[in-house]
Formats: sequence, C-alpha cells, structure tokens
Amino acid sequence: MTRDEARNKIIFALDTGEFSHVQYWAETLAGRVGMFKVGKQMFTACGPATVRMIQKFGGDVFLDLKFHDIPNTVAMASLEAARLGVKLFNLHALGGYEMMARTVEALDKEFGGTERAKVLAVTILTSSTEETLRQVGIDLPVPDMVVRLAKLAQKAGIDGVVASPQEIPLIREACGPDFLIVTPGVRPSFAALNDQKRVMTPAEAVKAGGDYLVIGRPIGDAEDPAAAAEMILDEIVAG
Ligand SMILES: O=C(O)c1cc(=O)[nH]c(=O)n1[C@@H]1O[C@H](COP(=O)(O)O)[C@@H](O)[C@H]1O
Repeated sequence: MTRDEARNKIIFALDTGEFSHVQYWAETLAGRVGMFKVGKQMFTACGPATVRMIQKFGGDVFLDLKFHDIPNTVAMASLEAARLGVKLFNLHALGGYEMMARTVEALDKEFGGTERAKVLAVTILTSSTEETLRQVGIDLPVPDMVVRLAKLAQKAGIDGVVASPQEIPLIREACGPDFLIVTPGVRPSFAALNDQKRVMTPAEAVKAGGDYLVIGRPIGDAEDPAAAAEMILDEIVAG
C-alpha cells in the first residue's frame, strides 16, 4: 500500500469543544489524514460552523452524530447532515430497519443520482463487551450481533458500517466487498488503549480490509500530532 492510499484511509476524530482549535487541527493535519470526524462534543458546542471551517481548509468531513430516534426524525436529521456537504455520517443500526430504510429513501429522493453523503450504521460500539450487551438484555455474542446488524443495515440500503476492526472479516463475508467498513478502536503500537476494548493496530485493521480507520487520541493527545500521524502511516505502509 502506498503512503497516499494509507493517508486516505485515516479519519482523525476531532474530539474537542473548542472552535478556536478547529483551524489548528485542519492546518496541522491537512495532507496527513484523509478526513476529519466531527462528533457529538464538537457539534454540540459549535454546530455546523465546525463543518464549514474544516471544508474551508479543504478537509472532508465525517459527521458522527450517531442518530437513533423514530424513523421520521432520523430521516429529516439525515437530510440536514447531507446538505452540509459531509462525505460520511452515521446512525445506530439498533434504531431498526424502518429507521434506516426511511433515511436512505429520503436521501435518494432529495439527491437522486447525484453524489451524496454516504450513510454508515454503527453496529456495536467498540467500547462494548458481551457484559455491556447482557446489561441491556441482549444475550448474543458480540460478533453475532455485529453481523446481524450489518446485514440488516445493508438490506435497508445503508452504505456501510462502523464496527471494531476485529469484526471486519465477518462483515466482509456477510456483506461483500463493496460495503464500506469504518473502524474506530484502532491503536497504534505507541498509544494507550484508553476506554477502547475491541482494538487492533492500524496495519492489522487495514490488512483485515477496513476502508477507513477512525483515530482520535493517539494523534490528538500526542506531544507532536503531525509526527504521530506520520508514524501511523509508517506502520500501515510497513505492515
Ligand atoms: O462512530 C464512531 O466513530 C465510533 C464508534 C465506535 O464504535 N467507537 C468509537 O470509538 N467511535 C468514535 O471513534 C473515536 C475514537 O477515538 P479514539 O478512541 O480517541 O481513537 C471517538 O470519536 C468515538 O466517538
């Protein structure tokens, strides 16, 4: 894999609430990562201006608001997300088939054949374990639940999933080569696990067939974030 191909796979999780930091990150990591993820903290604090600021500096955006609500509410919120011109956004597959299908229908109606934001369904969060599932009344093993939700999302017309890198082979087998797989829970050899549980290294996640890797704290908390991003690219290219 070339360095450019590796770079295009990296999505930096911009997990801050400070609008004044956005320009710094967009400039520092431009050309070092393929996309910027704006999540709940950033969006709640600063809203769509964050997305526009990143776009102004030439960055692509993954809007990570993990919608989960009644079908109409999610479909309408999804249209607003897509109108911001983001490349990716997500919802929770646990919201069910109708919620996902209504969202894809609304997007197709508005955007027709033109290029639109891709929708990802979050399967089971990378911080969750079997115990987490049992606590909410789900007795299936995590991998079974992930595959079940990925297949449901694909049936509803969703473009891909967010899942742990450990589940990539199972999802590929169940959903085929064109279904996008985006994996957080990626930890380079030099970084701490933090609250992530089901993790892999960047090189392993790419080798397993992940289309995009979401990486936050290993870059954001590093003393030299640009160097950390380059070290991650080194690991992927070497791997
Ligand atoms: O949808 C996500 O991006 C996501 C799903 C998931 O299962 N696990 C997960 O960690 N994330 C996000 O991915 C990012 C991971 O950040 P770090 O753990 O700092 O690399 C965070 O912004 C999470 O919100």
